[in-house]
Amino acid sequence: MKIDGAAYRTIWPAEDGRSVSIIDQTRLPHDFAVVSLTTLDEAAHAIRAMLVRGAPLIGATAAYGMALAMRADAGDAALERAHATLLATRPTAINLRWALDRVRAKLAPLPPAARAEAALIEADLIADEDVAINQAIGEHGAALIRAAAAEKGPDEPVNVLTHCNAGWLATVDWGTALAPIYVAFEEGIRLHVWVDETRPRNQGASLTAWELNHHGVPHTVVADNVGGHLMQHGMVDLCIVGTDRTTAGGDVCNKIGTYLKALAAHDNGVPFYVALPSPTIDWGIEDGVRDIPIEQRDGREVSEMTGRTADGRVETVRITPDGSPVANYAFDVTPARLVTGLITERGLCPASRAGLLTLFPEQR
Ligand SMILES: CSC[C@H]1O[C@H](OP(=O)(O)O)[C@H](O)[C@@H]1O
Repeated sequence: MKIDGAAYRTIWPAEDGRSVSIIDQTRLPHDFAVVSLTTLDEAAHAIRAMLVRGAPLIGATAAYGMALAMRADAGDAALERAHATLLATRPTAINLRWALDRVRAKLAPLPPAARAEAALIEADLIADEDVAINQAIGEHGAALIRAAAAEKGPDEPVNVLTHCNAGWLATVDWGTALAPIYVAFEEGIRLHVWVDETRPRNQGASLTAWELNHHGVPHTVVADNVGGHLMQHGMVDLCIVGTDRTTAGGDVCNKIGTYLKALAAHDNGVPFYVALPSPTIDWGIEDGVRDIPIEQRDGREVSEMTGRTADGRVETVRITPDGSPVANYAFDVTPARLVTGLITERGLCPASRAGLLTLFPEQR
């Protein structure tokens, strides 16, 4: 996507393959900083500390992390250690394991001397495929916004609610849930986005709002608990969210709070769509509530807030009493029955195994 006229991806390798550059998303929206990763451990830290985040971008970063690891030591033990180190960074997004398994499968049969270059080639492929997948999701999802626009008056925008950040910052480029919004916006369709702030990491307030601001897309940041009220008052035409892991049965794991938004949408007859790149499908499980590991992160993400002071300093403050314990569940699972449809790179389908298999028959 463009930032002040300059085209960016969220991650890109140096010409010599010795480093990989990322946008440090922990510093947005107040500072735009590019960080260079040169080692396996730096790549692992970037994922664990959420300098990069979002299921597809986590996968791409892990793939490049394997390439950096192989430059240092390409032996069999080092290959396994790199896979294990990166896999341990975050448990929920399936793209992490998908990317690591794919790169390891490519490298294992090769002589160590060939592994660094092969890993870099595979990581580049994963990144380029992600961009193409997301562009296709954008095209397929834009049809939903076009259809909603046809029901509106000439001056009435289509109101889309989204949760967390499933924009280009969550992927290599284009995004998943925001891709249909970008495509529809570029076509000239009048639209407006309700942006859930998405406590506690505020990916909506800090990242989605930043993206939409830079792209000129009309939007309003709201507290997470506002969405149900908006839906009750006919102020949301459809919801589009991302996912970190969707089961073969159509259960959708996404940022904490998504399930509550889906319940409100269901109760108010608001269509609830999930943008789903195929690497985010976990074909090995059906029951998401039972089987998807839900990350629990440091409680300080809940008990503290970081922001910019009036005189421009970025400060962190505590918002809970010192003695209060804190729980920080990072994801929840929306059962397939609450999902209107899945927007994949191959088109839309119902949130079910049968629906997914119509688009991905090779998985039968
Ligand atoms: C397109 S994946 C976006 C997905 O990832 C986010 O989680 P996190 O920021 O913790 O990596 C969130 O669940 C988004 O919907």
